[in-house]
Amino acid sequence: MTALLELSGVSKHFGGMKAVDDVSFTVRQGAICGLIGPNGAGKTTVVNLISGYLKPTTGTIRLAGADVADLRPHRLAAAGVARTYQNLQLFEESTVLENVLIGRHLSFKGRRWQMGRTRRREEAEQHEVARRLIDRVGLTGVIDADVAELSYGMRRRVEIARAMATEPRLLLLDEPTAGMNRTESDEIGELIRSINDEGVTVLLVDHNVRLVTEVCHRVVVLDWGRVLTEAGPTEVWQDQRVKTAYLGTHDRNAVEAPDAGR
Ligand SMILES: Nc1ncnc2c1ncn2[C@@H]1O[C@H](COP(=O)(O)OP(=O)(O)OP(=O)(O)O)[C@@H](O)[C@H]1O
Repeated sequence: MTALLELSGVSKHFGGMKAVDDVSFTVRQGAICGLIGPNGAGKTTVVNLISGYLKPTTGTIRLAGADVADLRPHRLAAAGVARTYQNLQLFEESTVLENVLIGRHLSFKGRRWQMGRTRRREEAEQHEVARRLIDRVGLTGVIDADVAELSYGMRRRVEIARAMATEPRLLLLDEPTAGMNRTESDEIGELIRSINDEGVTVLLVDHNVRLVTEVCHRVVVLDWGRVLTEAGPTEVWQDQRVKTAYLGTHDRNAVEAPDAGR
């Protein structure tokens, strides 16, 4: 197994609060790994740590063997880590195309002083890549619409297209199906699979049991900031500790039963 991402003894404390507490897990190159747990378990904090938005209090984070725990988000993006956000972070008054082109910005870097025809050709190429991605996430019909005009589900797709525009090797998806109906979330599942088929490793945070079970190769469960268990996508729901964590003191909407939402 070749590990693309390795967290080792990672903790994040906010004052006296241990949001993430001695977390270790590995994501295999080419895998889709689920990161699940009840509300407040520490999932988004882990995503923030991996993507450089937070620095660990202790522990190491390795990407393809290199220690990246101290890198800032733009350096991590350049190293191949892209993400979406639980609370959408889009430029609402810009078009879908413009939002995705922002993701292409990294590719422009270092070439921005080119002039004339070369530059125009490069810009045309960037537009073409962005258009293909927008097509891929099913938003061709609204490519020139302002994001503010789009439905919530469509905005989530814009975020995925923008993340993919950076040509990541690791894609972190923070609740990509939040607020979606079953058909929409199934489509996102298909999209995640097709992205993974192209060789992009995925870390998927989601409360949707069906999605996690169907697309993930491996699932890491967090509870109270710690790794509760790690297992295959079907067996994980059979684990009594996982059921207790979800059905106990935390959010009951997340998981009612192993096949909830099917
Ligand atoms: N910046 C912060 N300052 C203080 N506490 C924080 C901060 N960020 C997160 N926390 C706390 O850390 C804990 C873990 O939060 P986190 O958002 O990572 O959980 P989560 O598993 O993503 O939850 P959800 O499923 O509700 O999104 C929570 O108790 C949260 O209140």
